[in-house]
Amino acid sequence: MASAKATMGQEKQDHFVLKSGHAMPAVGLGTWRAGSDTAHSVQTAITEAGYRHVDTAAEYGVEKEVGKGLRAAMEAGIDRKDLFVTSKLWCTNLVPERVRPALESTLKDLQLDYIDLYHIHWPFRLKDGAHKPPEAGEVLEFDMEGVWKEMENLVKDGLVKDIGVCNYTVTKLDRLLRSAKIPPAVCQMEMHPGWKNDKMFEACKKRGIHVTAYSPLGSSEKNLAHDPVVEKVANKLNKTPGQVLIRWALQRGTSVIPKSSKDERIKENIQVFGWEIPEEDFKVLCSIKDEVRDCKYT
Ligand SMILES: NC(=O)C1=CN([C@@H]2O[C@H](COP(=O)(O)OP(=O)(O)OC[C@H]3O[C@@H](n4cnc5c(N)ncnc54)[C@H](OP(=O)(O)O)[C@@H]3O)[C@@H](O)[C@H]2O)C=CC1
Ligand SMILES: O=C[C@H](O)[C@@H](O)[C@@H](O)[C@H](O)C(=O)O
Repeated sequence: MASAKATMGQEKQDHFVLKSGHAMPAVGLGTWRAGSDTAHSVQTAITEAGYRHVDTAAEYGVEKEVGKGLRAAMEAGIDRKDLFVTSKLWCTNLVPERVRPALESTLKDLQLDYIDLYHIHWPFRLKDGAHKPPEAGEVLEFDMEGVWKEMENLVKDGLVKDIGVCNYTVTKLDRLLRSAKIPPAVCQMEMHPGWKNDKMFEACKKRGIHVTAYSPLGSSEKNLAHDPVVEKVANKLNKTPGQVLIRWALQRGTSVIPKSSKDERIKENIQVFGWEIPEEDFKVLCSIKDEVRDCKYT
């Protein structure tokens, strides 16, 4: 990781340099289910805690709020070129003719004229108005190659700096790589000690694709901040469980996008630089058993 200059008096934030040469700040603010205070959270994260990376998506329904937070941060003196903003193309728009209009709608809501990283959110196309989870006949044929070509055109036209995928499998990634002229710069996937995603992580490393860990705290449903193993390591290091989980992701070599709607936690979650989890404790965290899941979308 390249270390960037200190940000607004905050401790140094590390960066990952993507294949394109663009630098991605190692820790980003997640915004899924961020709620009505999203604009405040984004502004606070950037102007008070030193975040320079925000992760969002059209599907989250908060892009207008994220845009207000970004606007406020830039009006407070943060330069757009120092920000890294990620969004995602939703499943109902996974047809070539909908890619650009979907991105243009995202840019309008974010009040930006480009974003730094645009992901395919999930590798399956949904019918408009599909149920969650989708019912029979609502998962449609996905022209991955045609959609990706349109994503590449967004890069060529300067509307997006890098393109990536989320929730891909090795099989789907290799299908994409067979036709891509611009390979995915980033693969974003669920990653925490209870779901290490080792197979996909190794595959991305072998293919030179950076990995961003989402749900690094186990999300709200499986919050690992209360896991006794995590708590024990946190106590030993005099850090919070949240900081240990985020630092664990960084030490694995991924960027990480913890979400919080609480100002104190937003600040806490980025205080993960300038210290290490010792190897023996890192291994203890890695020994936490992966959940057993039947992965439907492979
Ligand atoms: N590409 C994809 O398909 C997906 C992408 N993502 C992205 O990843 C981001 C993060 O993942 P997400 O699933 O939101 O969950 P996280 O793993 O980031 O956990 C968020 C939950 O943990 C709580 N929390 C936050 N900080 C702390 C802390 N320091 N100690 C204890 N609890 C804490 C939050 O509560 P509170 O807000 O009250 O602090 C919230 O309930 C998302 O917001 C989204 O941007 C997530 C899922 C899928
Ligand atoms: O990005 C976070 C998640 O992927 C989320 O976007 C999806 O789970 C979506 O809300 C759904 O309900 O299918």
